[in-house]
Amino acid sequence: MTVAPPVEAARAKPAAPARPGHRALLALLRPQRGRMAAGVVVGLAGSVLGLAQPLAAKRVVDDMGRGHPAAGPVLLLSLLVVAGAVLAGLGYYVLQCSAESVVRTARSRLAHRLLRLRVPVVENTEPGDLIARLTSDTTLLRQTAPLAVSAAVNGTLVTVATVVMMGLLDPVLLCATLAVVAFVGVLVAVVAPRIGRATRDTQDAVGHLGAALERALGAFRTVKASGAERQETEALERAAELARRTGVRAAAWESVSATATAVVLQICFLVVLGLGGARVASGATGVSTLVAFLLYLFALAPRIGQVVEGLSQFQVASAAAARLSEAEGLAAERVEGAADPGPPVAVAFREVCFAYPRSGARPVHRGVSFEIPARGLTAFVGPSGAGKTTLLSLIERFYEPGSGRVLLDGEDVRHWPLARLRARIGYVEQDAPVLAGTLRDNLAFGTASCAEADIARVLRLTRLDEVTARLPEGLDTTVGHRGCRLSGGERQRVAVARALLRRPGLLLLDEATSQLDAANEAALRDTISAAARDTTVLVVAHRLSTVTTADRIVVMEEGRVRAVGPHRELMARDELYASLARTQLLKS
Ligand SMILES: Nc1ncnc2c1ncn2[C@@H]1O[C@H](COP(=O)(O)OP(=O)(O)OP(=O)(O)O)[C@@H](O)[C@H]1O
Repeated sequence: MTVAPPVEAARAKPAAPARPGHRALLALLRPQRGRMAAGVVVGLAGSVLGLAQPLAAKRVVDDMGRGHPAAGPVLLLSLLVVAGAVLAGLGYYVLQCSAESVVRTARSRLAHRLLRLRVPVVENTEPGDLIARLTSDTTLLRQTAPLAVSAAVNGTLVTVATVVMMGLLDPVLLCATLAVVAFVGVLVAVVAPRIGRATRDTQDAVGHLGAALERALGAFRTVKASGAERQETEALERAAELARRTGVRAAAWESVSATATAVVLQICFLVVLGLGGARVASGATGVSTLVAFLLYLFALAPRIGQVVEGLSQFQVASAAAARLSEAEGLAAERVEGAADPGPPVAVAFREVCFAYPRSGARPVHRGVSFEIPARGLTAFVGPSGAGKTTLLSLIERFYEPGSGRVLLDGEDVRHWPLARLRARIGYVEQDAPVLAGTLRDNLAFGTASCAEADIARVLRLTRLDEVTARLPEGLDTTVGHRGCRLSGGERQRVAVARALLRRPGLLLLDEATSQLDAANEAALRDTISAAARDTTVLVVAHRLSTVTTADRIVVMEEGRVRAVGPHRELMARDELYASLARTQLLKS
């Protein structure tokens, strides 16, 4: 048997430290660098045509001043305007397309990661926040990344080119312009990081908002029955208010930078107009040169604005990229690889000690040991909190023991490839959730292909055939959140049917019959007993009535195995078991 790659340690914090925002953003953009470069180059070509426009305008003014016909220069100017606009639009479109691809890749990578996160990581994270990262952060990335890129490259290059052209026209007037550019540079250096921080806080607050909503919708009936709508609304409002406050902070810094840039450029325009007028009057420069210079200045103002806006957007996109990188760094499992169900599995625990992370190291298991042969029905009973469900989590390797070993077929579960391990197991969890989709989807969930006859067989075994016959579209009826509601007992039977359909070598049932009526419980008990003839079945049970016929019963107390044996034997020799049986009015 091959040794599985080690599962990364359970952490709520990322497994790898998240990259700084700008590095995370560049890493996301890198695969699209070719397309982005094409977009930038096309946009740049449009800008170059834009740069030629003042010169063409100068030519028009000069020709008209000299009384020459200006039709040719006017036509050239018109062509430059139209071609420049078309190329700028095309460049923007190409950049947007590449941004969509960047976001698509980021979303699929994150989705891939999120569904492979380790159970303890998800239990210590707000699902709503993870959802916000996949939806709102990636959307933010799409909205801001192309702007940031085009500003960084196109805006900067065109600004430099414009400045050069202005220097060629009139170096004195250029000095006034450069003072402005320098001031805007200082402004950006001060303000941009603040925009980044405020955006990060806003996105975190949006994550909290998602988490608060997820909490309320996850227990919607309880919220209503407890009259807690107001309390939960307040939690949502607090998160919304936090998002507003941090959003306003980001907006304030963005408007400081935009307003200051606009004002400074206006001042610059007035200075150039005054100084330029004086230079024209003194004969140091010509009117057409001043017109061309002013046209460049007009063109420069939005370029500088674009660079400033782009750098702000770069901060925003970096904040979103940092949150994506953080989520991608969360500890995940490697569950790739095809795996098939196999023969019945023997299970053994050897001196297993375990404490949940974040439970203050309070041990749940304190040296649990038992041996269960392949095939047969084994029940785990004991007081609430004794650690019965946790046994199943350790077998599925949702968690790993602090010490001791969990063995399947004599092999430590840590050495089983996860996909292979879980393919051998059918697991019915306590809450028996139904997924949104048809009943057929729910039954075949996680099973690559299953024949109609197999589905019919498990429906019969779990007595779901009667339920299916009542549903409007039979197996193809939508169940779950937006479809037909199934009762608790029906949900449990669907979960058992799903597990049986996998033909597992090991069937783990956690309180799988707790919500069934007496007739269905007895029927399912027979089904489980029949399954136990061909496979290993472990059942966690509260009601001893459901397990008295088990091949062996493991009695647990305070994280230890207290006794193991069949019902009659335990009645005679284990006080705790006998007292549990007495409280449940069982007869030996
Ligand atoms: N995900 C978790 N994180 C932290 N503590 C947990 C977690 N799940 C269970 N516990 C704690 O571990 C202890 C054992 O829980 P477990 O569910 O294994 O007991 P159990 O015997 O199955 O109880 P019950 O019969 O009530 O279902 C309990 O004190 C419980 O609070």
